[in-house]
Amino acid sequence: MLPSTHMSRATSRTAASEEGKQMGSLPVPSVQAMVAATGSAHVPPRYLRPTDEAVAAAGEAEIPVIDFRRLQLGDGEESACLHMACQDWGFFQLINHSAPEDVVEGMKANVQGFFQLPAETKKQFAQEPGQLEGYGQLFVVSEDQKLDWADSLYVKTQPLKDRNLRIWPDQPANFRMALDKYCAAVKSIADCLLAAMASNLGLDPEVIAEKCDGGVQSVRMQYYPPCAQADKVVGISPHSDADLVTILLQANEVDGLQIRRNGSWIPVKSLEGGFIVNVGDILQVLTNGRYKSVEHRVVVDEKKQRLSMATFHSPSRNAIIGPLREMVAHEDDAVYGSMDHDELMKLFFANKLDGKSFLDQLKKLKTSG
Ligand SMILES: O=C(O)CCC(=O)C(=O)O
Ligand SMILES: [Fe+2]
Repeated sequence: MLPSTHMSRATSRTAASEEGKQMGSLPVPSVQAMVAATGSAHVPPRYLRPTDEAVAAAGEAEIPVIDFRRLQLGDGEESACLHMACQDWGFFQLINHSAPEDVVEGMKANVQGFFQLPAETKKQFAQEPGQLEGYGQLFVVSEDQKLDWADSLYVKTQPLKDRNLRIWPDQPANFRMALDKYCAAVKSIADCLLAAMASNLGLDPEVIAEKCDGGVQSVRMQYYPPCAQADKVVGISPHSDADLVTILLQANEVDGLQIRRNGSWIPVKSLEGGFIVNVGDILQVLTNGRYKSVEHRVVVDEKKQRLSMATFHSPSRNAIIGPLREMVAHEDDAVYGSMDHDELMKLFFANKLDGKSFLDQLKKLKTSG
């Protein structure tokens, strides 16, 4: 930890709780239930967004594709592609990964099955006031904020002691088993990717691995209902993820993810059997900006529902998050301050999703801390 960039716990706590912001998300109606009741032709004003930004034509630019098997065989060319993907794109698709097909397909079926349950059944797993986990929407911090056209189920999966079985659905019947197997398979992929990234950065793999001993893994399953005015709503607001690496599974065949690149939005065409992987804010901070978390959003379809499942991988709750000593030539080069992971997450969840503004706050904390 670099003394000049270290922000005291007291300072960070003040920052997280300033303006009286609380953990937890305000309760909002289920978009799925709203569409079931009234259709999607009329969009309530709280969901209407200006969405007139440039979108690249399909196929105009594609995120890199990384072959996991080749990486594991120590293929130098594949490692170089991974390094380029993390520095230049912040996103890539992962093919030939090690998650067994039956585990992935089982997870997809259970995500679909969960959101098909009657509204009353899903409510048994609803977020409680002040809590983030459960069925609802995240990042709703004010009554007048615009809302996303989606419902979520957010669940912590690692460390084991953080599992809250009250909101781990036991319906459909195989849900818990499927989630347990899927998360283990995806965690081992995330660990391998982080080791390959560390090696590409000239770091001892232990430098990142030791921050992840007892690391946090959580999943957000998203249901995006169709919308007759699809161009007037946003499925998930532009944001970057506050983790090390996210592994995204598109849980049905409908695309919708877009990433911001060179001033326009690039649609991601998900590859059958692959995962979409992205660098998160914490990896950007640890690498002092060498690897980039990239802003992304989801647009919805006029006729088809979309389902996805993002799995977030982060250091342990008490790890110090700040630029790694090895990534900073001179103390003054550190772009971000340091704070403990728990405080960082409180800060993240106390705000609405707003592009990369969260990382900007970490920069500001450096100058004021
Ligand atoms: O649904 C998607 O494709 C992306 C979801 C996402 O970005 C997230 O959950 O953080
Ligand atoms: Fe995301």
